This record gives sequence, structure tokens and C-alpha cells, in this order.
Amino acid sequence: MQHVRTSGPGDQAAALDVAGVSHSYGSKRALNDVSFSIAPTTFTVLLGLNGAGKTTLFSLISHLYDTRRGSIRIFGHDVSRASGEALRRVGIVFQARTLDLDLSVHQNLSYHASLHGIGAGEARQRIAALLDIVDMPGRQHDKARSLSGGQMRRIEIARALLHRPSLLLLDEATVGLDIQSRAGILATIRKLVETEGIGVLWATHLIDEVEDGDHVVVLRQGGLVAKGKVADVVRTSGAGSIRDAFSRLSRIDAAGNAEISP
Ligand SMILES: Nc1ncnc2c1ncn2[C@@H]1O[C@H](COP(=O)(O)OP(=O)(O)OP(=O)(O)O)[C@@H](O)[C@H]1O
Repeated sequence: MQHVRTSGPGDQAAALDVAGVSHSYGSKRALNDVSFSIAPTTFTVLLGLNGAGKTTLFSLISHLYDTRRGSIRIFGHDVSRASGEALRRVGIVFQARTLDLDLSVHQNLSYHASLHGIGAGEARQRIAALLDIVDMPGRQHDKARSLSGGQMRRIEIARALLHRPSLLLLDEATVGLDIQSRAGILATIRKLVETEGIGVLWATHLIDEVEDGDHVVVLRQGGLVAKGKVADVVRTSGAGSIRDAFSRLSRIDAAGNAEISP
């Protein structure tokens, strides 16, 4: 993986720079000294089995939790010290469903547009354009309750893009969806990298969501066990495929210890 380091905020900075981040819930260590960077306009898969620490990392990046050990920078802006500047550049789709089911698609989106200071006229145009991008054209007046799980996810993706972020984070965005909806949403997000030039961090435990050209960051029990381009991770782990590499990298012995050192 390309590792971009800069001394301060700016366009040349990494889209996301996670440096030496640890987090504990009481005595439970959920993340342990995790460091990686993602470059702008790349699709990076954050891979980890249940409990690997993906959601904890997203909670720190989105400043739901304060980062007490290590630092997180978004385009050079420190999430703890300049959270407004940092978070303005990021859109987030959380694992849990967050649409208000009693509101229409437009009402759900325009509420968030106003939170971002987008006026009503601009919001209307932006919403129409985003519904096209997420393959839900003209669905402004549908009640959220009437949408399928996959369609709701698409609206949540549109909502995360309202303020034109340069980095999009998605936490298990396809969980609970059928195989066709999963593939469709993944294709939509991959296209966004090309057409909108945004960087994406896609968290999943599903190895079939990884493609050969992707970058991957692999977490196991809160530790980073691999990072880089798929081909590099496959080679360094001595595996024959990314599926095989993930299986080896995620392996835990009977005593609950990791079998392969990072
Ligand atoms: N609020 C909490 N209190 C205590 N422990 C927690 C809390 N949230 C997460 N953990 C623990 O921290 C570890 C990492 O959990 P996390 O949810 O970040 O992993 P994950 O990779 O997102 O898994 P999943 O895919 O199941 O959501 C797990 O051992 C989990 O049990």
C-alpha cells in the first residue's frame, strides 16, 4: 500500500492516516497499535472477522470515541484536534440502519443536507443527482419504510455523499442483503471511486468482496496483520489467493492466540 506521509493538512495528505491507534473497552483491548494509510481515490477493503475491531476503528475515525492512543488524520486534519475540518471531508455509512422509516426519501436526505448547511434549492438538486448515482432515480417521494434493505442502504449511501466528502467509510454495508443486492451496492461504490474520485474504506468480513486491484488492511483480534495491494498480501503471506491469505491471517489457535505474527 502506498504510504503517504505529510507534515500538515493539505491535498497531498493521505485520505486517511491511522498511526499507532489503540482502544480498550475497560480491560478489553479492541485495537492494538494499528497503523495504516490510504491514498486518495483508492478502494481499500478493511478485512476482519467478527470482533476484529472494524467498528471500533470506524467509531474512532468518525470521532464517536476520542482517540486516546495514537492519532487519526483525514486529509491531514487530526480527528481529535480538528474534528470539524477532518469530518467535513468524510462520509460514513454505519452498519446499523439509520433511516427514519416514517419519513420519505427526500425528507430523510434534506434533513441531513440542512445539518450540513446546504440550502433547500441546492439540496433538491443534489438529492436528485445522488439518487441517480445510487441507481434510485426519482424515488424522492417513496416512504423509507416501503424500501427493501438494499434500497435503504443506497439511500444511506446517498446521504453520506450529500456534503461532497472526499473519503467514504462503509461498515459492513452489505450485511443482511441478498447476493444480487450486495453485488449491486459494491459495484456502485467502486464506480464512485472512478467517477467522483473519492477514497473508500470498505469494511467487511466477506472475502468475496475483494478484487485483485484493491488495497486491503487486515485486522485480527484488534491487531493489524497485513496491509497492501492484494497481490502483495497474497505473496507475503505465502498463500495462493486472497481467500487463502485471509484464512491464514485470521487463524486463531485453540487457546485463542493468533497463529501468524504480523
Ligand atoms: N461497547 C463495547 N464494550 C465492550 N467490548 C466491546 C464493545 N464494543 C466492541 N467490543 C469488543 O471489542 C472487540 C472489537 O469489536 P468490534 O465491534 O470493533 O469488531 P468488528 O470487527 O466490527 O466486529 P463485527 O463485525 O462483529 O461488528 C470485540 O471483542 C468486541 O466484543
